[in-house]
Amino acid sequence: MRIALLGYGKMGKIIERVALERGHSISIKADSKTTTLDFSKTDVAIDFSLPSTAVSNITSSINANVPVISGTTGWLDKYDDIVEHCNRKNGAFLYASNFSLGVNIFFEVNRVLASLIANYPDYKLNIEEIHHTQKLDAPSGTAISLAEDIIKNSNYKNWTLDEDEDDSDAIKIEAKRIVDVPGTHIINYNSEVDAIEIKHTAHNREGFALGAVIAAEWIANKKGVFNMKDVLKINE
Ligand SMILES: NC(=O)C1=CN([C@@H]2O[C@H](COP(=O)(O)OP(=O)(O)OC[C@H]3O[C@@H](n4cnc5c(N)ncnc54)[C@H](OP(=O)(O)O)[C@@H]3O)[C@@H](O)[C@H]2O)C=CC1
Ligand SMILES: O=C(O)C1=N[C@H](C(=O)O)C[C@H](O)C1
Repeated sequence: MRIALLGYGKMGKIIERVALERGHSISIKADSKTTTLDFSKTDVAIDFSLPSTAVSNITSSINANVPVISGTTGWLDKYDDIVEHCNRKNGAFLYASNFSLGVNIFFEVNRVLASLIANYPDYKLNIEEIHHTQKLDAPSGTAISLAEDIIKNSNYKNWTLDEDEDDSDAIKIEAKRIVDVPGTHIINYNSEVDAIEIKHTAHNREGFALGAVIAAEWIANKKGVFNMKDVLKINE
């Protein structure tokens, strides 16, 4: 498969190595200096760029009739527009806030835990995410996915980064930035008598990259809008 890398930074470079190891070739390595994208020799595009460039990269891929997956976070206010554009153009698009198998299993555990605890208001919830200091967005896309899944499975109504927020319907998310941390997410339910905590720690970026290449292989001949549950078939 000929893969366009839309974003050739920390993730783009690891995805390149994983893709070559799996027998693919790289047709485009786009970065901040790239002015035009020629998709004529591309089968599938993988966008890991910036919050400010993801929408344009995804749109260009769909317009060129190239299936595209995106792992870029921090642009989701435009997600519905992209879905509408993809469906109108009969394209193929997949977004995941986190492509690693481990986090997608963690998402399932989080949903079950949220629904189990929903009827016990003594437990107060806190989400913590820790990432490297170069990260542009906060909270992380993964923390937003975790919070949205909890909202669907509990009485919480929204989430906030404001630690002084007085709204008991809001899930508090704490975003910490520490040098070189690839990505850690902690869900903590605390009561007067005990605490229940689940945690996912990425030791490096390999899991994100492998998941992205597997998703690109999966979407290559499809039409529609998908997510990682479609690819991994966890819990089916
Ligand atoms: N979903 C997931 O599993 C994961 C998601 N991410 C997300 O992926 C994104 C990228 O992460 P990471 O690789 O660490 O970030 P980096 O900052 O290391 O890389 C971003 C890359 O995007 C390039 N870029 C800038 N403008 C454009 C453009 N117009 N078109 C294409 N590329 C462009 C930059 O170019 P230049 O090098 O010239 O500056 C750079 O190469 C982030 O949003 C991050 O949150 C990260 C890990 C996992
Ligand atoms: O920016 C990163 O590095 C990461 N971003 C994603 C996110 O925002 O959740 C996924 C992973 O945690 C690494």
